[in-house]
Amino acid sequence: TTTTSAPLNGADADTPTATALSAVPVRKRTLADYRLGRTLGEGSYSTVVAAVDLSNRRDYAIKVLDKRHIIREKKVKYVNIEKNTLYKLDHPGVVKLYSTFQDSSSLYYVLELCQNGELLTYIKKLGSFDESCTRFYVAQILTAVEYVHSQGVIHRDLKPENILLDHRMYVKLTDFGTAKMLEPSEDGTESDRANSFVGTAEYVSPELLTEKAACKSSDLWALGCIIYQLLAGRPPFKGSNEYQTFQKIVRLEYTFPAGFPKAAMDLVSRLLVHDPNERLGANNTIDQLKQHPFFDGVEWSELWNQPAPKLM
Ligand SMILES: O=C(O)[C@@H]1CCC(=O)N(CCc2ccc(Cl)cc2)[C@H]1c1ccccc1Cl
Repeated sequence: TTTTSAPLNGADADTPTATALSAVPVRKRTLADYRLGRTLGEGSYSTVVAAVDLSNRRDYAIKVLDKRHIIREKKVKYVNIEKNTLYKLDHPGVVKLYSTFQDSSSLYYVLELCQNGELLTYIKKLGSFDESCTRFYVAQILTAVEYVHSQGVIHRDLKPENILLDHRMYVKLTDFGTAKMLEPSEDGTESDRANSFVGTAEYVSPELLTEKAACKSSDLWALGCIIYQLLAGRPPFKGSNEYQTFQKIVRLEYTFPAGFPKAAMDLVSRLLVHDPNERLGANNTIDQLKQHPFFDGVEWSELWNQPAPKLM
């Protein structure tokens, strides 16, 4: 017979002992745990307020959703998508979700505070970015999108309003309420589609308008629009109304302003391509996108350690 020396305290080798399990229990937060400050932003379904956690005196952004409004607008499933997606993502370029709680009227998401607000504010303030600032911000957005895609998530509504800036002026992607978690089976080439939701008119990809379905490459189309907007000061497709904008998109009706840098022009024209599979970086080849001459000089490994360039 074989004898095994059973450990004395009954726990076998890989069961943690009692001490390892006695971490301090994390109490569910409530609104009483915070001192609420100024309103940071108002969305169609949410309000974001600055807040200080009274127990650790740290700053947060609390996103508040009104339950009645969510139910009336049939957005309940987006509530869970935002929570599950944000909890799953962990990257310096993605806003962190610390906790969620609720009361009778509202849902609360305790998020990382991005002190410097939206990228859009800076585009409006400066008119446009110079090439080196554009290169830094596009590189940070691209590595954040690359990470999000690596987790099987499509953002689906990338735009300068959803790209926040933290105290170091680093990029933080936010607003994952309309993100799509691809089922593991779906995570193949761009032929795998997530359906129904349509993003913001100026950044919506053609496949979303024609086939009602987004793929990872849809986020690359939006990136192309963002690169264009940073350098030109306006998005490439802008009609006098949503329908006009959609027409320009499906007809690929856009031109570059005089003085638009050559390498950026080449990159944008390789992203604003009808066929999602033909976009530079499609089908999990973002590495090829990173090698485009526009990014010459970017130290990808130092991108999240070096100081952000002075916006001017
Ligand atoms: O998953 C969670 O953290 C809880 C689980 C229990 C729970 O009831 N909720 C809220 C569910 C919900 C979603 C939408 C509306 Cl309109 C009302 C309640 C979840 C919730 C609470 C706060 C914020 C978001 C969510 Cl999904």
